[in-house]
Amino acid sequence: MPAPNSSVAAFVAEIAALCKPAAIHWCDGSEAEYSALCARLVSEGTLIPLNPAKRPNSYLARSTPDDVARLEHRTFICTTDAAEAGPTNNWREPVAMRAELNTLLDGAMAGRTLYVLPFVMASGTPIEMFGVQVTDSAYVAASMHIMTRMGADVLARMEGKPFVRCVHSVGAPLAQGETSSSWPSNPTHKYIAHFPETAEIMSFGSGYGGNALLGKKCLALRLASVEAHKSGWLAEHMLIVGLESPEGEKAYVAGAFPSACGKTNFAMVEPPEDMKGWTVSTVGDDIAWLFAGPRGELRAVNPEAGFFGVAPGTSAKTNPVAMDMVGHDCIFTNCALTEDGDVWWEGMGTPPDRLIDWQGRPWTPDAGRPAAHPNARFTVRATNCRTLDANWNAPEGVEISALLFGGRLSKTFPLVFEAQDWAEGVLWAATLSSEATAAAEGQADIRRDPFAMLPFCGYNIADYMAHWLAFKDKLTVDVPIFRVNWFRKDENGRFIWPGFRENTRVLRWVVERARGRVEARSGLLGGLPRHEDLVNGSGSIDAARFDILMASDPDEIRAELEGQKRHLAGMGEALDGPFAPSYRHIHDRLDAAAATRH
Ligand SMILES: Nc1nc2c(ncn2[C@@H]2O[C@H](COP(=O)(O)OP(=O)(O)OP(=O)(O)O)[C@@H](O)[C@H]2O)c(=O)[nH]1
Ligand SMILES: O=C([O-])CC(=O)C(=O)O
Ligand SMILES: [Mn+2]
Repeated sequence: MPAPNSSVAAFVAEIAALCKPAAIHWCDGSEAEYSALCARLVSEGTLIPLNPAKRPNSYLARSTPDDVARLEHRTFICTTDAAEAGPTNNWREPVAMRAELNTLLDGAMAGRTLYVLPFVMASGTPIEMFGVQVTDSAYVAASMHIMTRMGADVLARMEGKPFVRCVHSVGAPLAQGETSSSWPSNPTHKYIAHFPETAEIMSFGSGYGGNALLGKKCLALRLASVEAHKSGWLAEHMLIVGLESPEGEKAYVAGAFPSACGKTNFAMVEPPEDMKGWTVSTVGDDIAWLFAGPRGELRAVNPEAGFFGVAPGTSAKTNPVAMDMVGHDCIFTNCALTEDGDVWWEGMGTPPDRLIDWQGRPWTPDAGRPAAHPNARFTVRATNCRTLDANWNAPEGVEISALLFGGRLSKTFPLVFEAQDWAEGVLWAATLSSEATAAAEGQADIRRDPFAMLPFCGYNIADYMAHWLAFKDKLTVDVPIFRVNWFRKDENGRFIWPGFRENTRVLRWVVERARGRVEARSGLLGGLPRHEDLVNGSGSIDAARFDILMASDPDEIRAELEGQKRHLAGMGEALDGPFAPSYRHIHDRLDAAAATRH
């Protein structure tokens, strides 16, 4: 516990006076504390212990059906000036929003324990950020144990330093003698509110990870992006992965794909059989903080300490590293439960004859509904991952050789192409689009998701894009930018590219390009791999199918460019100027190709 006059103690006292919890627990971050939290959650029915012979020290949680994903329409950026939040965020005036939330928070923790979680993101790095989350959810406290570096040591280290005030309540006060439901949340009021001017986050009504683990999307992306804009770095929705050659040469790549588009899978991809001697290592699977290093090189750190990953689709075949990682010491949420006390989800393999589905109902393979929620998740410590990189914790971060941006697109976009230069790369990132995912509620079928940051950029997206364009000036070491797309489909609606471990070939090509060791042939969109360079004798995809995978239809591209321009216009006219030269280049390539064909 801090000295009673410290700003942390004052913050906790203020929130406790407002929320009126029955007890206050200062989290020390110990193993014993984690076990006690889990035991309490088992006794309250929130966690179901899994069969220890199958999955030691692991649990299943089931949320209510209305609390399964991030709530973008209830996520707010609260700034004095609405223009600061920009066209992509829901804006609220901070004084009015705080008043509204304070009314809801008054007595909101009655009958519950208020947990105090001192935590740090990107611990020990030059850009570390401290936070203190108070929460009335033991599930959130246990999850923060896994996902962040937190506890007594962090509290001691943050004394006298600025920290983000993070208030979270599930909004389900208990009357005298009333016991908690297994997934407390508020059915009518939900808010995820950010106050960048005062470094505060207030989250009410939801227990779901993306809404409730405030170190993650709320601090490490929304508030950190504001801080990064001010201080000359970048807070990004990116994985970080390392690739080491058989000769022991190593390079790291960071990549932004929208939610549920493959970051976790790519971050721990296992090289295919014929790539013997190549090693992939994992630094991060969701968030990267990027900054310029002393040599003008691009560096990255993963601010988190755990993985909160999508379970469905994960199998021994598609992601053996993740399957191994979630084999013990794991909290699962909204997966199905087997008769022998293990978890199951769609895509794991043949379903058992009988299951209990994610809502606790009996399920059989002919039920006509998924057994696990499509956004069912696992929560594990990074140290569970057998491919964890030796430098994952390094305070100086790792040097990034290339950047990737990729969405889930069934047409138009090839497996991979390299942007001509930084500005063109930023353009392809700014206009990134993807087909629907399950990680957010209520989104359109296809949406533009600039930098995979649409739901996470805490300030005006036009300023964010300008910040990206200008960031190049901090780098003297060139960092090429690539677009990737694992999800292109053929005329029968099947994925053309096998994906998963095969994606290692794309990673290798990207790294070789960054080193200037392999040629790219010029395509309409940018530099493309030659078939022989990508498959490298493996026969993973034949030349004819590869051509289909890599082809660009000029009419589709022209339509795409029109769509991009409409999207950019909707984000503020400041964008007309900076991208104009890149658009001229792309149109020139299209015109030249049309001229040679006629
Ligand atoms: N076809 C295909 N599917 C993939 C590939 N990589 C990942 N997926 C599927 O895409 C879904 C999401 O993958 P994740 O790796 O969890 O996505 P993510 O970007 O980490 O998601 P968030 O945690 O929501 O940010 C899963 O169902 C995967 O099975 C791939 O290369 N090909
Ligand atoms: O925040 C979440 O719900 C999980 C996540 O990683 C994302 O949606 O990108
Ligand atoms: Mn994510």
